[in-house]
Amino acid sequence: MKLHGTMSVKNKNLYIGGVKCENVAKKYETPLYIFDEKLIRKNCREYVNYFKVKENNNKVAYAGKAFLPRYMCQLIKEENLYLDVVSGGELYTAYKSQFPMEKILFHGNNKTIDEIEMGIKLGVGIFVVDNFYELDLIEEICERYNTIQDIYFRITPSIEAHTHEYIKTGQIDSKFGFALTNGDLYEALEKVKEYKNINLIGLHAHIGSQIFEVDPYMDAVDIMMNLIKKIKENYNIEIKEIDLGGGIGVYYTKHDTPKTIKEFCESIINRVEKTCEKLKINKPVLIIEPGRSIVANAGSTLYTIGSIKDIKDIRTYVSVDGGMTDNIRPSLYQAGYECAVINKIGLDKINQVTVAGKCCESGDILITDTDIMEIQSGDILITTSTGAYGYSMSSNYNKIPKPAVVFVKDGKSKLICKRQSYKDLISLEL
Ligand SMILES: Cc1ncc(COP(=O)(O)O)c(C=O)c1O
Ligand SMILES: N[C@@H](CCCC[NH3+])C(=O)O
Repeated sequence: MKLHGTMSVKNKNLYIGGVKCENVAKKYETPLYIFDEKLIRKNCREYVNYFKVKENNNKVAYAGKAFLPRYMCQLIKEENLYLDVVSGGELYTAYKSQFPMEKILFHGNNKTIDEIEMGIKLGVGIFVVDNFYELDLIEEICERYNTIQDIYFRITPSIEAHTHEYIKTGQIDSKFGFALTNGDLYEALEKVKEYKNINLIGLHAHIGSQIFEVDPYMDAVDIMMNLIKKIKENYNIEIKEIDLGGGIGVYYTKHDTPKTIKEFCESIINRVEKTCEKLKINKPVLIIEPGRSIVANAGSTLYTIGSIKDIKDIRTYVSVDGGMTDNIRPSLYQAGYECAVINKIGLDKINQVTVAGKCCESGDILITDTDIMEIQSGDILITTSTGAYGYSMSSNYNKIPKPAVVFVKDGKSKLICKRQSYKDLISLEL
């Protein structure tokens, strides 16, 4: 198991943020999400530094869908990032965390009338407009509130990135954005020229998630830069900002070979500079929206091992007290994870097991066929790199309460989300 961030091992015991995992598990019980605050802040700072936020006024917007308790909003604010929200719920969370509304980018392919109204009333910085329906609604609602809204257009750049089918978004057959190939974007540009309450300042493209290559981003840069030139020439609209979305891949298992944040940022910035020179256009402000690459490796999940079922010559199932309710990614995307027993780190991996969840689904498998040290019921198992799209995609299937979330730093732990109780589970029922 790869050690991320501040993880360290003393006498076979795993520590994160200077805190012994065994003690955290005892104090808060399992299943439990545990986050390395230093690593999250380090990732934020690397983005701010290598994406030239200070020198070039570029912007890094954390994609809240990856993990967005109020504590994260505050952290993101402290680290001077913008925030990408994708629903009224995420916007509300940011608002209740005193996150500056002008630093919000509001995404979504089907924002409801209520969500659009909420965003306009709260004064969000940018609406990333996805379609004609939304464009018309924003104009109408802004007129009612006598205000002007800055927007980007989300475009579908027809780029196929190599990632799981479910998390590709840049290809032409996509529910997101205005297509370039069928003229939709040009029709939207005609509309926006007529509209009095909309100020188009940027273009956005997001090609997918968990992407390791930089080439599709280079293609996206080229497409966007050429569009800036074309839009200026044909519509006399100055596109000042270009948002390249998120999607930067991370390490989950030894099969993953991600680029560093530095490599990614530098490739994008260099390409933009070269393309601008070639096309003789002004350098736009650049935005990126990393989610996974800020929080994935900083989060882990602690589980208690219960039943161990050995089917001779076939498989050993090791069941834990969580599963697809706290980590849907293996069932949804066949995502891989690493694991270990937190007080036996470094011991020889003598068994091959399959780690199963406790849900009433055969597909509730967290890790298939992983090598592991000697285990027994009652051991605490850690799965690493569960920080992105773990808690945020968690559910109450089988009426299983959501785990608590703890942040650790400098030898201290802090509870940031309480564990759900059985009472919470029925609290909305009449
Ligand atoms: C528009 C947009 N921006 C940013 C992200 C964040 O992506 P990731 O978590 O892969 O960095 C996503 C999710 O894929 C997205 O849809
Ligand atoms: N939720 C997905 C990624 C989709 C990101 C949002 N566009 C994952 O866990 O990998």
